[in-house]
Amino acid sequence: MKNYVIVVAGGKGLRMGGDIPKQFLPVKGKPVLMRTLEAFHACDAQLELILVLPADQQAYWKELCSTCHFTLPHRIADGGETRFHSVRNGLALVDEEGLVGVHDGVRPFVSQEVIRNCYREAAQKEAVIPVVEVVETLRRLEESGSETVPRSSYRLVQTPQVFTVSLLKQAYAQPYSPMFTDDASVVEAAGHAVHLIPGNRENIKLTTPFDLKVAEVLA
Ligand SMILES: Nc1ccn([C@@H]2O[C@H](COP(=O)(O)OP(=O)(O)OP(=O)(O)O)[C@@H](O)[C@H]2O)c(=O)n1
Ligand SMILES: C[C@](O)(CO)[C@H](O)COP(=O)(O)O
Repeated sequence: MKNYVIVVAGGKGLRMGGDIPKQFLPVKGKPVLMRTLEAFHACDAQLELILVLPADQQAYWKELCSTCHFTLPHRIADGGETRFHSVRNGLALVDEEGLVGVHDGVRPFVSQEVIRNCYREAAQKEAVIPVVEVVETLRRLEESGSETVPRSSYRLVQTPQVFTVSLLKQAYAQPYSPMFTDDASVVEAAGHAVHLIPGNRENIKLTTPFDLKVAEVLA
């Protein structure tokens, strides 16, 4: 039995913009992706790290690791057309039974407690995702206008999303659907229930330039 984390960083970062892909941007001087990988290693040094990066960014990443003296051992898989395809490429490197987490490379502020709880609960429940409550009023847009919906019925979903290896591999054998916006949606489409546990509010996904400003404060 072995535990893994697949850190996906195979996207284009269109909403962030800029010349440097967002996963490589420095936050308080250290590239985002290094912070993310370190968070998992700090939680469990035995966890096998699998990083998914676009093929044409891998040489740059290796150079960055050398410049920053970043030595955490990790294997690299090629990014795919969508997040689903990137996860599937990472999953192909998972070769033993155990637990596998999938985490967005651009969520460097996941807490140690959340990582630990996700893996611990997944050992029992097979499929676990961290979520946080909605803290603002929520409205649904309709053709005729919009209406407030009960926010206590909704949760915002974070990563890491952790599963047994056999379950996630079975789920990712399905054909791609645009409805697959995270790993839980893939697993549910394969007919398995997903268990929710509390996430941490700092675990934001660095998506826009505004998020980078927040990151500088959180780091
Ligand atoms: N083909 C893709 C698309 C996304 N991701 C990863 O999934 C995570 C969440 O995606 P998002 O924040 O949307 O990243 P991008 O797709 O890069 O951003 P954008 O939609 O703005 O282009 C990111 O770590 C991203 O690198 C990936 O590995 N492969
Ligand atoms: C996986 C995720 O971060 C959970 O909130 C989210 O669905 C990724 O969405 P994106 O549009 O690919 O950023």
